[in-house]
Parts: sequence; C-alpha cells; structure tokens
Amino acid sequence: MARQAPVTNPGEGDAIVRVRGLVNRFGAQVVHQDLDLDLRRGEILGVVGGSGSGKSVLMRSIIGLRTPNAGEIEVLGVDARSEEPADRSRIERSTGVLFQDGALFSSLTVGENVQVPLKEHHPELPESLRYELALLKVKLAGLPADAIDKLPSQLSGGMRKRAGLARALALDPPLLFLDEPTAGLDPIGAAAFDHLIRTLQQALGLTVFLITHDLDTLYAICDRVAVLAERRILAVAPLAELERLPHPWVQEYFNGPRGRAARRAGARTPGDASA
Ligand SMILES: Nc1ncnc2c1ncn2[C@@H]1O[C@H](COP(=O)(O)OP(=O)(O)OP(=O)(O)O)[C@@H](O)[C@H]1O
Repeated sequence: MARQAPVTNPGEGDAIVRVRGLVNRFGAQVVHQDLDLDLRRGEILGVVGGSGSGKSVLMRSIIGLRTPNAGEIEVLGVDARSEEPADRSRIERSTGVLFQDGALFSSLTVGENVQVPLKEHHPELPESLRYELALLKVKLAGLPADAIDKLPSQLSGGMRKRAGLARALALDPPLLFLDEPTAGLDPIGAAAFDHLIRTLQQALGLTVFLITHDLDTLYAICDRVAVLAERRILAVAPLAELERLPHPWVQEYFNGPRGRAARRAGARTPGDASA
C-alpha cells in the first residue's frame, strides 16, 4: 500500500512527548520503522492498532523500559534513552503508568503498593504522611477508603485497575500512560472507568497516552486517536477526521459494525463508580 501523509502534522501543538524516526526490531521482525508521534500537552491520545502492531512496545520505549534500535524520544524535553540518574528520575517522577494487568505487588496491600513510588522518590517523608498521601490517591481513584488495607487478591478486577491507577498517580505526574485500562471490565465498569479518567485528566490537567481496543473509550474520552499500522503511525487526528481516511484498516475498524455502534452510542453513561 502506498505511504500516505499523516492526517495531522506531528509538529503542531505543544508536544509533551515527541517521537521521531523510531525503529524497534526483535531479530528479523521489524515492529516500528521510522515512527513519528507527538503527544500534545493536555490531550487524551488514544492509540489503536491490530494485535501485535506494536502499541505496548511503543509505550515501553517512551517510558524508558525498552531501548529502541534507533530514533529519538523526548519526554518533557528529556531524552528517554538517557541513563543519567537525574534524567531517569525526572522521567519516572513525571510519568504514571497503568499496565494492562494492573501490575500490583500481590503480597502488598493497596496502600503499600501506592506507597512504593513515594518511598522510592521521597524517602524523606514520614510514614504517616506517606499513608495519608496514599489514602488520598486511593480515594481519587474512586476506591472506598477501606480498600487501602486490602490485598489485590481481595479486590474485584475493576477495583484492581483503580488501585493501579492510584499508584500511577502517587507522584502527581503530569503524564499518564494507560495500557488497555478497560480490558476485562463489564460495560458499566468500563464506562465508569472512562468517566474517571476524563474527570481526573480535567481536574489534574493530565496528558494521557491511552492504548485501547475499546471503541467506546475512543468515542467517549479521546481528543485524538493515533492509528498504528504498517510499522508506523498511519494517521493521528480527532475521530471525526479519522473515520474519513480512505485506508482499508481504518475503514474496517471505524466503519465496521462495532465502530458504527460505538459512534451511535457516543459517550457511555458512567455507571457505578465502585465497578
Ligand atoms: N520482548 C520481546 N521479544 C520479542 N518479541 C517481542 C517482545 N516484545 C514484543 N515483541 C513482539 O513485538 C510485536 C508487538 O508487540 P506489542 O506487545 O507491542 O503489540 P500490541 O500492539 O501491544 O498488541 P496487543 O494489542 O495484542 O496487546 C509482537 O509481534 C510481539 O510478539
């Protein structure tokens, strides 16, 4: 297929994350080739693409968990590949990450999980203040206060996601990375989680990088959507523009039966916040 120009010029706007010429390979498998992407300050950017198209590898490259084979990545003006402790610390303190499975320590309570980044980056804080801060984040993530002393295994899947979100917010990062946050949630729980993300993004002024297969999430809360296909960002634009892109994958994805249904539904009604 002929290479198409991106719908939106990646140079536009105030980029908080800037990716240029990214290359990621695993042996002979090329996952990304000359991938460019900007994450603009204050937006929720949805990232979509088929299974195995490289969404998680892109996220891991941006947050510094993987060293790409080539290319440049800047996070808040810091080179994501830098191994300088001051640079690593700045990136870690500025980015909250919710992994797909929540990635909580199973032997620690929710409160202890939330305190892990606080202990690492603010060892000077007294224990009681750390606990209070953790409680604040637990409540911010929509969990009841008594969830703080529970183990992850004592929570529902939706509550575990919220606990993961509380930990991601522990250091008040301006940047939030979410890997399939609504996967495995029932539709009411998923809508409630979408609503929570939008509310927090607005209240805290967050910039959000959100990987998802959930079309409802895209329509409910994303300002722009980036399509990852053919080893690069094929297009990045608001949904109304993307739907008109004459690319077979994009057409099948957004104008197939599920895409049409999600568009009709628009924003889902947020359900019970304890989902
Ligand atoms: N550590 C690794 N070693 C070898 N191959 C890897 C590794 N990590 C990822 N890959 C490969 O890179 C490709 C992209 O993986 P990635 O997890 O980024 O896909 P994805 O778009 O997030 O998929 P999904 O939507 O299914 O979660 C896949 O083919 C995967 O097998």
